[in-house]
Amino acid sequence: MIRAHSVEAVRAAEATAMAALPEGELMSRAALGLAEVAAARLADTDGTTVVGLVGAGDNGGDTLYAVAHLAESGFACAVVLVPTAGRSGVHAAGLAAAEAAGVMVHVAADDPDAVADVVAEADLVLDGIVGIGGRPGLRPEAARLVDAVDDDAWVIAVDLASGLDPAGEEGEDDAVWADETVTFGTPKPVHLLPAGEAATGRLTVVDIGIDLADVAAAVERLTWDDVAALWPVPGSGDDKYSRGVLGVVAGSEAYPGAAVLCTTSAAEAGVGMLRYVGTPTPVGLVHQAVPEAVMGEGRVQAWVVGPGLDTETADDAARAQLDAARAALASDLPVVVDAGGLALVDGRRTAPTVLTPHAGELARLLTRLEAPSAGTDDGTQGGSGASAGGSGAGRPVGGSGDGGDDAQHEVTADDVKGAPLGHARRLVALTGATVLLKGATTLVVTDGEPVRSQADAPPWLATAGAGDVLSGVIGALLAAGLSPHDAASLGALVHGVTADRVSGGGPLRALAVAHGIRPTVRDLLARGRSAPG
Ligand SMILES: NC(=O)C1=CN([C@@H]2O[C@H](COP(=O)(O)OP(=O)(O)OC[C@H]3O[C@@H](n4cnc5c(N)ncnc54)[C@H](O)[C@@H]3O)[C@@H](O)[C@H]2O)[C@@H](O)CC1
Ligand SMILES: [K+]
Repeated sequence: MIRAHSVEAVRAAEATAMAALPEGELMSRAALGLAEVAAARLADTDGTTVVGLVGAGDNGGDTLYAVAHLAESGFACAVVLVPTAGRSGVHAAGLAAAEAAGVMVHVAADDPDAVADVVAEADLVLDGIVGIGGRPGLRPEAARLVDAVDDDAWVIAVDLASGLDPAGEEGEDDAVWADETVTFGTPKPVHLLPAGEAATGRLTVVDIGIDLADVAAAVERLTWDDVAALWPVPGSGDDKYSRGVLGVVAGSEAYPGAAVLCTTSAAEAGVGMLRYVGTPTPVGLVHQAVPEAVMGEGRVQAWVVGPGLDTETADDAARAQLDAARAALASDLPVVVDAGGLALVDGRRTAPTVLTPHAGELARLLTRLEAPSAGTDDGTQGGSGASAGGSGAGRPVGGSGDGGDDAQHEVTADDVKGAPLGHARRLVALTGATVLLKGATTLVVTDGEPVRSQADAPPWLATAGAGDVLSGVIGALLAAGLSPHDAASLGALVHGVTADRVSGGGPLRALAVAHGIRPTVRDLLARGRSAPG
């Protein structure tokens, strides 16, 4: 598991470590680790020239010491001091070390054009403008220097790409776009979250001796090596019922394929038994594609409700299926709610629940559930969780309105894409459910748990039917007794890894992903068996 810690946790761990170490030791370790990575990249690319962009804080200090090391190793090095105060605005001891090592020092404010030319010549750029003390966005003088960087230069962000929100809550277009980020002690949330992941590039962690082993992570990412520990492997005393029966209410006359994709992937994930509830066309298709499935309702340990579900059509068969969907949602059994099923969610959930919206579905859910009139037929207020918790009906993320006049605010998919984590948290507050927000990076958010962030899938997985496959895998894991948080994040991992294997760099179809689940799980389990310890 990769664990990222909050800025506050990092600063506390740093303070503890510093109290036991000579002054400057942590920065010196950070700078040495950074210089080693930079030297290795220069060797790989036959690069010779280095420019460090140096801001006012300790991030600039790390960069000055690292550039000093690189100059001592024989590279042609310069630093550009970004603050308008020039020399007096940066880490004094770091600047002295750089000058002593023969580094050329330029003050950006003295001659912006000449300095931009210096930046443009670099084979490798160290971005030390701001680190964990930074606010999102770049000031104009910094943005100008970043724009001057040559497209072929290797850009290493020191600790994090300047301009990003260290907490990874807000997206920011105006940021350094790094090839690699060298971070210290532990990843930070921004490195793993959608708001910052792309600009982070390759992530390299330098050990500086701060101890966060017992500190709760803010964000976690499951890796291949976590699968064997989490995946439900049957024992000799198990039978099909004890392993978990999954009920699937999915597909319709309009969207029959979703039923096939969802039940296929649940079967491929190794569920003990499958029950399928649908209308005649998908019943016939599921019967053929997944002969293991039993048709009709019966006892189950968990439900999938919603892939391809048609909530509009009112003929007898559709109505009966919709009744089954509502009954599943009203039961106290664990449930994955996807696609059409999301329209049936009307507020706080008490049963273990995974909601799997994409950005547009999350926007629609928030708009509906945060509306003042949101509620169920029995008069329960759908939005009570959020208003009691202070999130405020209809308020934009981070908004400071009083929740009165702005209660009609419509949430859009772009709002969600601009601040995915905050919007996912809003749905968690409203429903008490685990929210899996789909995207290139998939977020799994549960109250009281570290956010899980999975980025295992190739862009080819953005294809119709992929979500139906995902819900089947998560349903199988819920039926086997995993918590919603583990089932959702493990399901996202296996779904993404399978897609990557099946794609092999080329196009994907959802059914092929469903059929790839079984060999992928087998190989991931084998990996766990062969791992040391
Ligand atoms: N905390 C730790 O464990 C360690 C921290 N170290 C380094 O120290 C850094 C944190 O240093 P600081 O707390 O001094 O903070 P930073 O160096 O991240 O930046 C703070 C300074 O930048 C200015 N600033 C903030 N946002 C800006 C923006 N958008 N544009 C331009 N200037 C902006 C602030 O006014 C302040 O002067 C870390 O990121 C890391 O690089 C390392 O030396 C090793 C250990
Ligand atoms: K930086």
